Amino acid sequence: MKIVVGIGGVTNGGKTTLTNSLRKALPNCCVIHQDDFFKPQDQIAVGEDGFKQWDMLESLDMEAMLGTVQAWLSSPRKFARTHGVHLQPGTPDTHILLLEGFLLYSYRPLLDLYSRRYFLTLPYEECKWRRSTRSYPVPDPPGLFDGHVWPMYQKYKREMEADGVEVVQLDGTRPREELFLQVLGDIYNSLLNHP
Ligand SMILES: Nc1ncnc2c1ncn2[C@@H]1O[C@H](COP(=O)(O)OP(=O)(O)O)[C@@H](O)[C@H]1O
Ligand SMILES: O=C(O)c1ccc[n+]([C@@H]2O[C@H](COP(=O)([O-])O)[C@@H](O)[C@H]2O)c1
Repeated sequence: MKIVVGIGGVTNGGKTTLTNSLRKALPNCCVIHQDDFFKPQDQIAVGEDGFKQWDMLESLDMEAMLGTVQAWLSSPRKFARTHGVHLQPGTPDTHILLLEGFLLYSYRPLLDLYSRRYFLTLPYEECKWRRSTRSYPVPDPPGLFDGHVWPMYQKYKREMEADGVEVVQLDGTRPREELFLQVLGDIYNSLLNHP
C-alpha cells in the first residue's frame, strides 16, 4: 500500500516542524520538500512592485517535483534506499510519502495523488511575526511580507477554495504536540480505511 499525504499551508505555519515529527513516527516514510524546487534566483520574475515573485507557482520547478513524486510512486523501496530512509523489516508493505510545502494544492497534476491534504493556517500578525524571525537562502527585502507574501497566500487560498479542493484545516497556533497527535492518528485511520 502507498499513500501520499500533503502537509501544506501558509509560510511559517509549522509545516516543516509537523512533517519532521511525522517522518520520525511513521514507518517507511519518505519526505519531499517543495522548497527544494525553487528555481535559481536569476529565473525569478520581478513584479511591477519591484519584488522578486518568489511566492508564485511559476517560481517553482513543479515538473521536477512531480517527477520526484513519480519516482517514489514507481518504486518506494528504491526511493527510500537512495534517500537514506531506513525500511522497517517485518512491517506490512506500507509506504508513506509526505509532501511538504506552501503551494501544494495549486498544481493540478499533483492534486489527485493525495490520500489526505492538510492545510496549516495562521492569523496575519502571527505569520508576520514568525516570518520576521526566519532566515531564507535569499533574505526577505523590507516590505516583502505585506507587498507580496501575504497577498499571494490569500490569492492562492481563495483559488483553492473556489476550486473546491478538499483539505483538513489545521490551526497553526495550536501546540506542536497536539497537531502532531491529531495528524498522526488521522493518517493511521486513513491507512486502515485505505482500499
Ligand atoms: N505549533 C507551533 N506553535 C508555535 N510555533 C511553532 C509551531 N510550529 C512551528 N512553530 C515555529 O514556527 C516557525 C516556522 O515553523 P516551520 O515548521 O519552519 O514552518 P513552515 O515549514 O510552515 O514554514 C519556527 O520557528 C517553528 O519553531
Ligand atoms: O528556499 C528558498 O530558496 C527561498 C528563497 C526566497 C524565498 N523563499 C520563501 O520561502 C517561502 C516558502 O517556504 P516556507 O517554508 O516558509 O513555507 C516563500 O514564502 C518564499 O518567499 C524561499
